[in-house]
Amino acid sequence: MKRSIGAALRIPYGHLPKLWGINHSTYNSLWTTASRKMSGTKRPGDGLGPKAGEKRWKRKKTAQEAESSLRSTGSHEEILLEDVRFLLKTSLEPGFDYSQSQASTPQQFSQVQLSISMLSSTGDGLAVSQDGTRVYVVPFTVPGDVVVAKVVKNFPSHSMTDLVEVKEPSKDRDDDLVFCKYFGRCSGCQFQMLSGDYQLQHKHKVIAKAMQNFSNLDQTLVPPVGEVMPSPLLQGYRTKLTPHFDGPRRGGFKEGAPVPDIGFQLKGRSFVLDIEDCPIGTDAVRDGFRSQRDYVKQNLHTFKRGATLLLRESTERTFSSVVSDGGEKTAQCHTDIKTCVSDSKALVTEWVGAAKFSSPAGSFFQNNNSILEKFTTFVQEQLVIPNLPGQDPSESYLIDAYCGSGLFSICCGHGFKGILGVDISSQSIESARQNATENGIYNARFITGNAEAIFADVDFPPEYTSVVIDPPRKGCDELFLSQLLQLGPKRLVYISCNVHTMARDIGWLVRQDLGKNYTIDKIGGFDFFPQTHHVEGYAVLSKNG
Ligand SMILES: C[S@@+](CC[C@H](N)C(=O)[O-])C[C@H]1O[C@@H](n2cnc3c(N)ncnc32)[C@H](O)[C@@H]1O
Repeated sequence: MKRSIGAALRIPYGHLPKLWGINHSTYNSLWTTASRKMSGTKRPGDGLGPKAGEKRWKRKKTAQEAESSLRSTGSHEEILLEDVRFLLKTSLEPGFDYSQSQASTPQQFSQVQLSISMLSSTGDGLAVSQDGTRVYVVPFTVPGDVVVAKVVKNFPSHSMTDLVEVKEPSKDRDDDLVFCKYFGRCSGCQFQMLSGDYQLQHKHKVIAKAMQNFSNLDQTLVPPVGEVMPSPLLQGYRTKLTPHFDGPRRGGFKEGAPVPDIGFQLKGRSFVLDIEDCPIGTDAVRDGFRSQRDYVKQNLHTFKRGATLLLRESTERTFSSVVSDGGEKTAQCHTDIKTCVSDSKALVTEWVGAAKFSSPAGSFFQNNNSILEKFTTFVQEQLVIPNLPGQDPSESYLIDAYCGSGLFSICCGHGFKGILGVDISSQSIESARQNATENGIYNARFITGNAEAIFADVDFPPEYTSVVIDPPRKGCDELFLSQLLQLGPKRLVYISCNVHTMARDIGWLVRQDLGKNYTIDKIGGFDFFPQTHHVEGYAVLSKNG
C-alpha cells in the first residue's frame, strides 16, 4: 500500500495537554534510576546521570545491593542510555565534563531540525545537537534522515522527541514498504520503512554491541557475530497479540458509556491508541482481534475496569493420504484449520514441523511459528557435544532450563539418553509432560520450580550433558548461573529475546573462570520479530578439557 509519509508519521499533538498528567512519575523514575545506575558504574565519557552535587543514594548500600545495582537489567532505558553515551563520547571533546555543562537544554515542545546519525538498539533514530552535547531520540527515523522533531521530555544527556516531519529521507528509507496505517503512532513496530535486509543488518549490530557493552568481556573472547537468520514471514507472523483498553478508576463502565480506545500503546505515551487491525498478526489472530473488539463494545458494561484481550492462534491439523491411480498410498498430506482463542485457560494447539504442542492459550509459547522449525533444527545441531568421549551421541543428556511447554525437549530431544526440564510455571510443566508423551519422548522428566531447582535433581554426567537455557527477558539469576558453573556441563546453548541480558549472563559465565573453562563458540540471532527492534539471540559455549 502506497502511503504518504506525512500521513503515516504525524503524531496527534491535540493529545498533548491530556498526556502530561499521566503516569509521569513512573516514567521519570524509570529514567532517573537508569541514569543513576549508569553513572554509578563510572564508565568513561560520563556525567550523563544526575548533575554534580545531586544526591545519588539515600543510604550506604549493602555489598549485595551494590553488586545487584551494578548488574545490568537490560531495560529499554539502560540500552538507550548506552547508545546515547556512545554517541556523545564520539562527538564530545575528550575530558568534557557533561555534569558541569549548561549545554543546550531545548525548550519542551520546541521544534528542532536534526540529522539522524545512528539507529539505537531500542529502534529509535539518534541525532546529536550542533554543539555535540546532547542527543535527540527520534522514533521512526533512520540514519541519513533529516527531520523536524518536537521535544517532549528532557534528560541530562538527551531529549525524547516526537517525529513531526521527514524533510529529506535517508537512502535507506522506503515509505512504500509501510503496510500498516497505524505505523508511526503505534509503539509495536519501529521498522516498517526499512527493507528486511536492512533490519537484519541492524539486528546483527545490536547483538555485536550488546556483547561489547554488556558482557564485560575482553572482546578477544567473543567470536564474530554470525548472520541473523530471517523470518520466512515479514508480516502476518504473530500467533499471539494482547491489545488492551483502560477503564474508569472506580465503579466500572456504566450502561451506554463511551467505548474506550482498544489497541496498543501510543509511541512515547502511556495511553492506548485505538487500533482496529494489526497486520503483524496471523489471519486468524486478526479475525479474532475484530471479533474481540466487537465483543468489548457490546458488553462494555460487564467490565469493572480496563482489560487485556488475549488473541492466540490455534491450529487443528487433519491428515489424509495421497493415493495413486493404482490405489497405493504414496504420501501423507495435511490440512490446517486456524482459529483464534481468547480464553486464557482454553487449550490451543501449535505444530512445529511434525511436533504437536498443546498448552493453555494464556501460557508462554514462541510467537512466530513460521521460523520455529528452522530455529529448533539449528538449536538441535548446537546441542551436539563436540568430541564426545566414546563418540556415541545416544550416551548424552539434555537439561532444558526455562523449558516452558517443552519446545526444545521435544524438537531437539530425540536421541538423548535422558532429559530434565524445569520451569517456574506448573501449568507449563503439565503441558511439557503431556507434549513429551504425545510426541514420543519418553525419557524426559519435568519439574516445577526456580531454574536452579534442577541442580538438586540432576544426576547426569557433566561431560555428557548439554544445557539449553531460555530465560525470560530479565535473564538468569546468579544463583542459577553459579550452580550451572559448579555442574560444568560440556555444552551450553543460551537462547534469549533480550540479547543484552544474554550478553551479561554469558560474560559472567566466562569471566568466572577467566575464560579458561568455557569458550564462546558462536553468537548470532534469528529474526523472530520482523518490523520491530527485537531479536532472538543465541550463544553457544563449550567447556574446555
Ligand atoms: C522465554 S520463555 C521460554 C520457554 C520455552 N523454552 C519455549 O521456548 O517455549 C521463558 C520461560 O521461563 C519461565 N520462567 C520465568 N522465570 C523462571 C524462573 N525463575 N525459573 C524457571 N523458569 C522461569 C517462564 O515460565 C517461561 O516459560
